[in-house]
Amino acid sequence: MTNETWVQVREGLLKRVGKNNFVTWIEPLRLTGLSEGVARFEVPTLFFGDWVQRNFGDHIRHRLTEAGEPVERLEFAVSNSPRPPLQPVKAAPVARPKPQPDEDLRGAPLDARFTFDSFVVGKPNELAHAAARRVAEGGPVTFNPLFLYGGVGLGKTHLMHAIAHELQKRQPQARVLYLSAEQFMYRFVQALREREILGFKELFRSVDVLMVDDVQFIAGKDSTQEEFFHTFNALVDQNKQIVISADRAPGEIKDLEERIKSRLQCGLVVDVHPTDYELRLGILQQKADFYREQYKGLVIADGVLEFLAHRITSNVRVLEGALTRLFAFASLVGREITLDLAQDCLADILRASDRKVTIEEIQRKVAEHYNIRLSDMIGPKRLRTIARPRQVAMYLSKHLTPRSLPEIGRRFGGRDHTTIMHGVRKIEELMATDSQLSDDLQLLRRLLQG
Ligand SMILES: Nc1ncnc2c1ncn2[C@@H]1O[C@H](COP(=O)(O)OP(=O)(O)OP(=O)(O)O)[C@@H](O)[C@H]1O
Repeated sequence: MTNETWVQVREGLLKRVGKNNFVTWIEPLRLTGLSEGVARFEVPTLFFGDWVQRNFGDHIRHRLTEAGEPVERLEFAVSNSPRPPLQPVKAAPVARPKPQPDEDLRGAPLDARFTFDSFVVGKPNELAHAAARRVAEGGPVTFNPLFLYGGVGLGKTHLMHAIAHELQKRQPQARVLYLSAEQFMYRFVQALREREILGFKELFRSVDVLMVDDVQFIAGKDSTQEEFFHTFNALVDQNKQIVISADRAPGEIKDLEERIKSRLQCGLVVDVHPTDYELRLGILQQKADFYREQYKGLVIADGVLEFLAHRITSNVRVLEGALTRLFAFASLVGREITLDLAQDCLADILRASDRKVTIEEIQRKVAEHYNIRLSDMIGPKRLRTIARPRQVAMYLSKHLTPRSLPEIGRRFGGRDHTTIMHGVRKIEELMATDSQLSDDLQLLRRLLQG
């Protein structure tokens, strides 16, 4: 059989078993021989081979046979083993071997760079960082769950990976499972399909620390939410630590069941705030030190990092991307990184960061958020449920756009500038006492400014 045929077979398997299964179970297989109806593979562990045999053996045989290689049996041998290289794994008629802790606990891979050491702490993220550190110490569970939320690219995933790395270091025996909410759903659906739901429940209830990233993903997905709820309760009852992240506060996640929202609020809910100038500069300095090591001899002129920290305010991912591109470009052309070079090389990123929010966008987002019609934003209704969101939109238009009060008035159905001023003041007043309103405003600002 040629390599090409195996590549084709693998493609077929990818469609058949899905991406997650493929990456976890099929990709690591190394076909080492095929003769007399026996296909031989190298696998990382015995358990791995057994698992593939049980769960995907039929598919693999079927695909190979379809590709013109009639196969009756699969044999698996452990790679790098001291035994002869192709010692087969006996097709075990006995009960499934007890999985090794980290074999069945395959969550999402952890990024080795996301550690506490590489996380720059500043005012906007200090609470999140302190809470993450506390969880990573692995002491008695003091708050459950730890719920981290914040806008895109502000370091939530970084902190979760850092917790997992630290726990693995301090307590190698602890069963730590990190995965995205999407993967949770995927594994749940797969377990349903393969009638492995008991195994699924057992696995998720047997961990010491469960970390689920981007939990907003399960909103509106009823049976996944249900299962998540039970898993959550079972772990809390056993006093096992849970860490959750989302792009907004639990109460703000639409289509998430009320009982889950309230459960998520039971522990410590921490907001990872948008970065400020000092934090951005700190992050840039740290990354620049790293790049200086990589690109020896490359000089970066004074003021460049400050310029970037000042101009690129959207999120850390964009900031990092800008610096990476700058160093790569400067090393390619062999020039010092000056302000001019930065402006040329990053023109598109700088332009995007300058993006201005429009009044129309504000009206649309606010109407969506409060579930009112867009037309009511500019209409005459005075009902509180409509007038208040309208004032919120006026307030945001005043603060996020350079428009004058009369201009804003015109966009709000031709209202007088004094009405706009009144609306803006009203919101300013209420914000001091109404924490729900100030949370709403924070969320809306974040959504609008990206
Ligand atoms: N305080 C920080 N110090 C160092 N690096 C940071 C910090 N905050 C974010 N980063 C970096 O920014 C990038 C984006 O962070 P991360 O993936 O954790 O964001 P996120 O909040 O999970 O966003 P998303 O919701 O899009 O997944 C990562 O490369 C991360 O290392």
